[in-house]
Amino acid sequence: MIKVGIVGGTGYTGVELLRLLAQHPQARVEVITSRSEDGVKVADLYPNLRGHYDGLAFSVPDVNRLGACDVVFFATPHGVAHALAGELLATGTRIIDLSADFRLRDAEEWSRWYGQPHGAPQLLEQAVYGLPEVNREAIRSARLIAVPGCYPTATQLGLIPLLEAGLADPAQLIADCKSGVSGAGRGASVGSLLCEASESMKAYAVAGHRHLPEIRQGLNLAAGQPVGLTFVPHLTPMIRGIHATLYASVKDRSVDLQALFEQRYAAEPFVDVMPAGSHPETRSVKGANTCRIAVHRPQGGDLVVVLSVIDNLVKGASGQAVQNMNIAMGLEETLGLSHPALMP
Ligand SMILES: NC(=O)C1=CN([C@@H]2O[C@H](COP(=O)(O)OP(=O)(O)OC[C@H]3O[C@@H](n4cnc5c(N)ncnc54)[C@H](OP(=O)(O)O)[C@@H]3O)[C@@H](O)[C@H]2O)C=CC1
Ligand SMILES: CC(=O)N[C@@H](CCC(=O)OP(=O)(O)O)C(=O)O
Repeated sequence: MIKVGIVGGTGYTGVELLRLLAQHPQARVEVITSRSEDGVKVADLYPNLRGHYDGLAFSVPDVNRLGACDVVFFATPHGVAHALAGELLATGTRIIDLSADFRLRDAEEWSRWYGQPHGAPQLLEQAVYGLPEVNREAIRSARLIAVPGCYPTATQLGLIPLLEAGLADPAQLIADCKSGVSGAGRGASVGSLLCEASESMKAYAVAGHRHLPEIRQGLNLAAGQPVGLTFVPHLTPMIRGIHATLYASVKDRSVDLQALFEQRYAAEPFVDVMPAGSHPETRSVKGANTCRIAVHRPQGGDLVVVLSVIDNLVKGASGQAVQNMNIAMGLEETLGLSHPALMP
């Protein structure tokens, strides 16, 4: 049985880890931290977990207790993993970080986008970007895994097949993405209030969102050259879900794009290439670790439109984190993750 610790257990991704790990046959949560709910039983704060974590209570982060775990997930704001990762790695614990602390290869670029100095640049060399569909082999032996962000997961999975095949013009890529409100986390903020976020939709961070460098880093690798990307996130009145509408110019009209996507993801347990002409809905992936993708070439022209949907809290965060744990611990990759989506 794998001993698991979770730092940041009261947030949306922390509790989603608890929901997923409750069904995992090879993992047991031993430590779950919260500074604000110290001593409170998990099932008292989250009654949906009653019967699964009896006896487990939140406690303040303690490196000795966390260091006794085989795997520690960080479901915390940026900067927290920077502060604790070095000490934990030294105890032999594997770290799976859901925050952005180790996603960017370049510490200076991280500082520019996150507005604070990088707290652990010396660890970047050993950090592995945890997108299994691209990095599976490196994840197998990784001790520090940076789980991709929600927008970056949906966008990279949608565009990578075109870029790897050298078909899309790398200079002109557009990612028009919509997120549910849970993407902003559980902390109180005016933008997340029911009166503000329901029955309304808006774009934000058009001038530059911190996921832009992360998506660009992944697409540059797929294309083998620097890409030009416009990324516009939107907040939409739903709780969970990312819908990415992706645009790329593909001049070669002889290529069967449906076959290209199907072949690229044929062996991937969590990417579903839908039949030609499909329009995937976010509710079809709600609660599931699945990315559903459809590829279109409207009117047979040069502009290709890829639709990519995920649940931001599952394939966009906690599910992908468990997928990484399975790979890194030598388990079956789908263990504890094969449940279907929760249609409303
Ligand atoms: N929500 C989403 O869809 C996604 C989120 N992420 C990333 O995952 C991480 C967690 O996100 P989310 O669950 O939404 O965040 P929340 O704001 O919902 O929760 C944050 C958690 O971290 C704890 N925490 C806050 N500050 C500290 C600290 N200094 N030291 C230790 N614990 C702390 C909080 O508990 P307490 O204050 O009680 O200690 C809380 O449990 C973030 O980095 C986020 O960007 C990534 C992909 C998608
Ligand atoms: C709707 C919403 O606010 N989404 C968040 C992104 C999700 C997230 O948690 O960011 P990381 O992946 O970098 O950890 C945002 O735009 O800041």
